[in-house]
This record gives sequence, structure tokens and C-alpha cells, in this order.
Amino acid sequence: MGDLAIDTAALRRTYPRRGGGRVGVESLDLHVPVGGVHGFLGPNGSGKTTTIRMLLGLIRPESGTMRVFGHEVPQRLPEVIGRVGAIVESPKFFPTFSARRNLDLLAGAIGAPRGKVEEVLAATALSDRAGDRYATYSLGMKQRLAIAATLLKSPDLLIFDEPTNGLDPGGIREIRETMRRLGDEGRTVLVSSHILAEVEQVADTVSIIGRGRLLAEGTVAEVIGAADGGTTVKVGVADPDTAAQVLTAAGLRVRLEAGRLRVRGAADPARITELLAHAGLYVNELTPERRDLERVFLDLTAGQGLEQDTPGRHAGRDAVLAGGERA
Ligand SMILES: Nc1ncnc2c1ncn2[C@@H]1O[C@H](COP(=O)(O)OP(=O)(O)OP(=O)(O)O)[C@@H](O)[C@H]1O
Repeated sequence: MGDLAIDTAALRRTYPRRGGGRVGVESLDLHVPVGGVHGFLGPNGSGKTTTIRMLLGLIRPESGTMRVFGHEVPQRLPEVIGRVGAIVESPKFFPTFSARRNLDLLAGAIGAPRGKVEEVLAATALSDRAGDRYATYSLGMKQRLAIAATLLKSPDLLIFDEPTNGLDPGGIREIRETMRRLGDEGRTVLVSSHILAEVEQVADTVSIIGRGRLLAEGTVAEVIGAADGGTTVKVGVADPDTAAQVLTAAGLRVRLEAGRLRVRGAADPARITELLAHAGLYVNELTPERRDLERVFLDLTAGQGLEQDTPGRHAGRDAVLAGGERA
């Protein structure tokens, strides 16, 4: 792995749990590469917010180490905090002022260069509505304005804790597009979430945690592949029996299903086409059957949620995972 924006080793911060035992972050090894969007995933209560609060110096770990851009934190946090922008709670804006005026005030307070306000408004797709009063903004626009405010200091690392909570699908898409743009600019975006479908679409890499420990990490494809033992590909071919022999001889696992082959173990589906073409067999269908991240996540984190979580605490959040964590 290349340079890391965030790395932690055996990071621990726990709280006593009612009825005995402890909850929180037990021993977390996190590796967030520099540049791109990193999904920090786990069920409710798995320790995401606790980890983020430790990284930002808001609470102290009991033990373990953390580094941000190679600087040990919290010891060296003052040297690096200027490169970090975070939205952990909703920031306060003046409701009767426009978004632009709110940002102008903040920019003045931190000495951000002129022109920065228009730049961050554009980066969060708010330019058109920047003259409107904050009070008239939708929840999604408010959230994007919060991102715009953190961008005023041009952070290299942005940390968003569940940024799409409570947003409608349109609002979620806009936050996702904003994160994608920031990642494409070479910034590092750490986004915590328990809503997998969203993160799968935007994240370059992910960490999946459960009960304060790392369960899987890597690119989305790697995490899905590792959990699945390689991609499964459906193959349609005129002579499936011969094709099955060819592929089996090449070390792949093959099953005949409804006249088509289900082939596992090929690192790259193109290898299947190549093997069959060499045997004079022509493929008329080749469909990678990817498990989605959600499935992997549910399997990895089954029973890892907080069974003592208060029912309804996360009302309105993703029902699938709420169900999954209590499975
Ligand atoms: N200040 C605290 N006092 C007691 N327990 C706490 C405290 N902060 C967190 N916890 C507990 O630690 C565990 C991890 O919480 P945390 O908020 O880090 O999880 P999370 O993954 O961010 O979950 P969510 O998605 O629900 O926000 C939970 O069981 C939580 O109740």
C-alpha cells in the first residue's frame, strides 16, 4: 500500500456496557490511502464515530496508535489539523444570511483567499442558490454548505461522519457527487456509513468494521472478491459440456446450470473467453455475477451490531442494515 492519510494500530477506546462487558473500539487497525474516497463501514454502534472523534483529538484513546499523514496524533495533531476538514456535527450558520454571506464571514475569519468562496460554492454545486437565505435551504443543501465551509481551508483530508443521514435520494446523490469530485481532485475523503449501496458507488477503497475491529479492507472489488473466492461468471456457449471440460482442466470450478456454465475462480472473465476460444468454442454470453458489497457487509458483520441498541434510535436510516445488524 502506498502513502497513508490515516493509519491506526490496535486503537482502543471502550465504554462499559449495561449488563456487563464493554463496547466501543476494541482494537482497530485502519489504513486509509492518500487520495480518493474511502468508505468507513460498519453497523450502528460498531465504533465509527468513536474512531473519528479519536482521530480529531476530541476524545483520547486508551491505547494503540494513530497517524494522520504520518504525524502521530493526538501528540502531533497541531501540525496536521490544518490539513483536515471534518463534519461530525451540523455546523451553525446564520439562518437569515445567504449561503454566500455565511461563507464570506467564515472565509474572513480564517483568512481564506478571495475567490475561495465562489470556488467552494461551485465544488458543492451551490453556486446557483448561493444568494438564497440559509433558512430556505433543503437538508441536502445545508449539508453541502457544511462541506463547502470545510473546503474553505483547502483540506487534504475530509472526514464525513454519515453525511447523508436523513437526506432524500436526490440529496444523497448530490453529496455522493461532491465526494467523488473531491476524491478526483486528489483529496482524501473518509466517509463513514452503514448504507452500503451508496458507498459502493463512490468509494475507491473501503474498511469494514464490526465491534471495533477491522473485518475487511481494500478496494470494493477486492473486498467482494476476497469474500467470494473470486468472481463468478455465467457463460453461455453452444457446447457447454466440452466447454466445462476445457475450463475444469484449466483449474476453474464449473457448474452446469440451466444450459449455462457458472464458472468460479477466474481472476479475470477475459481468461474464460480466451480458454474457450483456443478450444474453438465461442462464447455467446459472459456475465460476471458479482456479489454486491451489501451482501458481503451483512455476512461479515452478522451479529456484530449492537444488540442493546435502543430500538428506533436510528429511525429513518437504512432498514436493510437495521434488520441485518439485529439478525
Ligand atoms: N460517550 C459514550 N459513553 C458510553 N458509550 C458510548 C459513548 N460513545 C459511544 N459509546 C458506545 O460505543 C459504541 C460505539 O459507538 P459509535 O458511536 O462509535 O458507533 P458508530 O459505528 O458510529 O455507530 P452509529 O452508526 O450508530 O453512529 C456504541 O455501543 C455506543 O453506544
